[in-house]
Amino acid sequence: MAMIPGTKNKMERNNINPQDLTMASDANQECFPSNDDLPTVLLHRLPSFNSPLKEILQPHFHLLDPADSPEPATSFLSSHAKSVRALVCIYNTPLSAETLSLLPSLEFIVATSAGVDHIDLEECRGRGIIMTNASKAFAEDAADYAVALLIDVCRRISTADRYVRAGLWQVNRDYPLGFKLGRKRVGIVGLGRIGFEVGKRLEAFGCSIAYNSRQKKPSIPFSYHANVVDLAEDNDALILCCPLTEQTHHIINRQVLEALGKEGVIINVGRGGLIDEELLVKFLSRGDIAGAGLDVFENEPDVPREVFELDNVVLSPHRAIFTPESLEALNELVFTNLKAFFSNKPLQSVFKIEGKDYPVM
Ligand SMILES: O=CC(=O)O
Repeated sequence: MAMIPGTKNKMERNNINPQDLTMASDANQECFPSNDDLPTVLLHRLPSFNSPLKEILQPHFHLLDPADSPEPATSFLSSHAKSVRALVCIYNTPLSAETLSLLPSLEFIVATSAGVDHIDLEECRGRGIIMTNASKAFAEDAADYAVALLIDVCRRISTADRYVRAGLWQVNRDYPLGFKLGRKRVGIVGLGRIGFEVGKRLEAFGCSIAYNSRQKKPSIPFSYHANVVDLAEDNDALILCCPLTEQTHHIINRQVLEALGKEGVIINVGRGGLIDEELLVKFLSRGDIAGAGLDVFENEPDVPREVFELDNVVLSPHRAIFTPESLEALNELVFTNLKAFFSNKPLQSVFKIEGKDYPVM
C-alpha cells in the first residue's frame, strides 16, 4: 500500500480506515500502471516557499514545479501546463485570473491554507473549478489558539509575564485583575469548521455562543444574528473566523466597534483585512474597546507600532493554525484529495465558492 511518510499513527488517531487509502491506491495503480502514467499535478508556489509536500507527493504524481525551472513562470506554464487538471497552491502564493488563464484544463485546486483570499475565486467560480482548502486539517489548532488569545486578553497573561520578567512584582504587588471568561457572551463571525470548533470549546467554559454567518445553520445550537452589528451589541467578545472576501473586507468597522463597546474584546484568527486596523488601533488606544488578541494583520508582517505600547493587546505572528500535528494532517489531506480527485472519489474539505457572500473557513 502506498503510504505517505509519517501518517500511519495520525490516520489511526483520526480513525481513517487505511483500507480506504489502499483501495484508492489500488484503483490508481490500475489507472496509472507505470511512473510515466502518474497523474500530473502542478505545484504553485513562490520560489521561497518550500514545502514537505513536494517530497510526499513525488512518488505518487508527476509534479510540475515552475519555481524550479529557470524559465519565467508564465512561459513555463504556457509550454508545459496546458493539460494540467490539478494544482496544489502552496500557502498564500497568489493565484490570479491571469495565471489561471494559462491553465485551460484546470479542474481542481488544492489550497494548503484555510483562507483562500490569495486565489481569484470569481474566476474559479466562473470556470467551475473545484477547490478544497485546509480548514479540516487546521480547525482544531486555530480554534485552540483563538480561545487562548481570548483567555490571554481577559486574564492579562502576556502582560503578567512581562510584569514578572521586568522585576515589577518585587516593586509592586498589586498587579491589576483580569476578567473571568466563564459566562461571557461570545459572538463568532463566520461559523465554518474553525468557528464551530471555537464555539464548542467556549461552551465548555460556560460561555454563551452566538454567531453571524451567511445563513442560519439549523443544526447548530448557537444563536444566530443576521448582522455583525447586532452580534457585537449582544456580546462581550467577538471572534473572527471568516474568510476575507470583498464582502468581509473591513466587516469590523466603526459601527461594529461602537456596538461592541468599552467592555468588549475582539479576537482575530481570520485575516487582517477583516478589521479596519487603523480604526481598531484608535479604539484600543482610547479604551473604547477593552482589548484585542490579533494573530493576523492588514499588512503582514508589519504591525501598527502604536499597539506595541498597549497592554490590552496580545500580538501573534500569524501562527494560529500551525502545529506539527496540523501540518501532518494537511499533508495527509492534500494527498488523499489528489488521490480521490484522480479516481473520482469524494473530496474532503471542499471550499464552496458560492456567489459573492462569504463562504466558510
Ligand atoms: O492563516 C492560515 C490559513 O489560512 O491557512
